[in-house]
Amino acid sequence: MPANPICVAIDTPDLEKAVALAKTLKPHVGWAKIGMEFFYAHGLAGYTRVAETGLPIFLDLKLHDIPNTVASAMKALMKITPTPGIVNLHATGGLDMMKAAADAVDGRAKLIAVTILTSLSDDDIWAAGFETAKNTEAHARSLAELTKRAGLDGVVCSPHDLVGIRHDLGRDFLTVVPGIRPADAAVQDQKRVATPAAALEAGADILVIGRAITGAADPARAAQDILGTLHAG
Ligand SMILES: O=c1ccn([C@@H]2O[C@H](COP(=O)(O)O)[C@@H](O)[C@H]2O)c(=O)[nH]1
Repeated sequence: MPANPICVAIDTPDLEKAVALAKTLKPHVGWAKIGMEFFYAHGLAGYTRVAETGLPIFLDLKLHDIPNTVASAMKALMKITPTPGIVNLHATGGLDMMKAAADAVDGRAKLIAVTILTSLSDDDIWAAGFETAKNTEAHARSLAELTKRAGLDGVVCSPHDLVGIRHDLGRDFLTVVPGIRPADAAVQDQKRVATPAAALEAGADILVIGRAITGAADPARAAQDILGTLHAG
């Protein structure tokens, strides 16, 4: 696991921009995250271009389907070279789906589950049919517990959910945390967020940071500035 906890989310449909960002940011971040926006535009060829920069890759495709389909998709992802360091799915796909995926990955990458998206508030999840006796944090804790029971390595969760998840599942359970907003962040479009230092303090292993770095005039400087706030604490 890289010592630098920053995972830069390379969310762009522009192939050359993605490769340039990965090259520029390689000395300043621990991971690059490739998500749907880039992968649906450029597929495996695009993935390979970014991964060949040597940055460890979190391939964030958030699979969610029946166990057989997700397991087959994971088997296909495990044939990609270089192999992604982390792959994921949605915990709401259920215990059997997560177990089937874990069998398919078979330890070749860290497999983690998205609990409750950082863009969602309590009202949002209740409107979507989640049990109203439980808030986002309680649902995230239940889903994290299910994830561990299925044999996965960890979760994607909001910084708001970290303390409870750490309390329930211990220090060895991997927590990958988006919804990270430096104090002066220009973009404020997510609902359950924290600063990089606060998320790390609450127990995050990996901080997923997108536009606060990639949208900056000088992305390398932005990443360095964020790292500075972590070491200062
Ligand atoms: O709950 C989640 C799960 C994934 N994400 C992803 O993280 C990045 C965040 O980008 P920012 O620009 O820092 O908002 C993005 O790729 C999301 O798809 C998330 O934000 N929340």
